[in-house]
Amino acid sequence: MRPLRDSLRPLKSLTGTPPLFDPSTAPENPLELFVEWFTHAVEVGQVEPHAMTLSTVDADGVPDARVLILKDLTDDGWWFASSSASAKGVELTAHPVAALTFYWPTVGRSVRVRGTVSRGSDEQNARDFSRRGIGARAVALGSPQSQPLGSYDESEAAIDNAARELDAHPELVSPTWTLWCVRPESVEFWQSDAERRHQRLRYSSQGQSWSTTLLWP
Ligand SMILES: Cc1cc2nc3c(=O)[nH]c(=O)nc-3n(C[C@H](O)[C@H](O)[C@H](O)COP(=O)(O)O)c2cc1C
Repeated sequence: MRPLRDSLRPLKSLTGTPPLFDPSTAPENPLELFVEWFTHAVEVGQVEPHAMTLSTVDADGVPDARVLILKDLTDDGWWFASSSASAKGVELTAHPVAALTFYWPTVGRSVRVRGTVSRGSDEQNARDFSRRGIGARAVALGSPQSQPLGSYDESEAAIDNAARELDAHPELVSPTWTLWCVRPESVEFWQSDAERRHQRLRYSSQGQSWSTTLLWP
């Protein structure tokens, strides 16, 4: 295989325009700062600012990661949804801890969240499932996510079948559809700088309050 090095070298990184960030005036609660940064990313047109990497650990302690969509941010933490029977679902059931990583290139900002994970109630999960479009519900109902798939004929048939079931019984809810919430233990805000003097501000949970630390870039 030809090394990728020559194609990689001319590529630029951190080409966005970072806004001013003064950690000394940052709010006491990292959730508030997340909302500020997220809202700003949306305003400047960051594509898919709600896409985030969810990192988990498997039964052998080996990390696993994939991209998911952020579904909500509440006082409890960052919410996402998926199948409890998926690889991530199995990993989270065994080790209810996770990390989330956001990167917003337009503004040269990244946020990292680490914490413990809890599941939504049956009622919350069912409500979230019911709010999905019929296509997304049929896929969730008809597909054992993360299991080996023999062929696309197999998946088409299973999803079509699930769509017919939903047509006949619109109240059907996938028994594996699950909301999870990452309750933060630490949240780090990273802001790029053209001279590579990047800024890092880490919040650490102290129970009811937060302590903050600047970190070397
Ligand atoms: C932008 C983007 C958004 C995604 N959003 C979700 C999501 O909200 N829920 C989900 O289960 N999978 C989502 N996926 C698919 C996951 O990345 C992953 O392939 C899937 O959840 C299976 O992961 P697992 O085998 O580690 O459980 C998304 C993928 C991308 C690229």
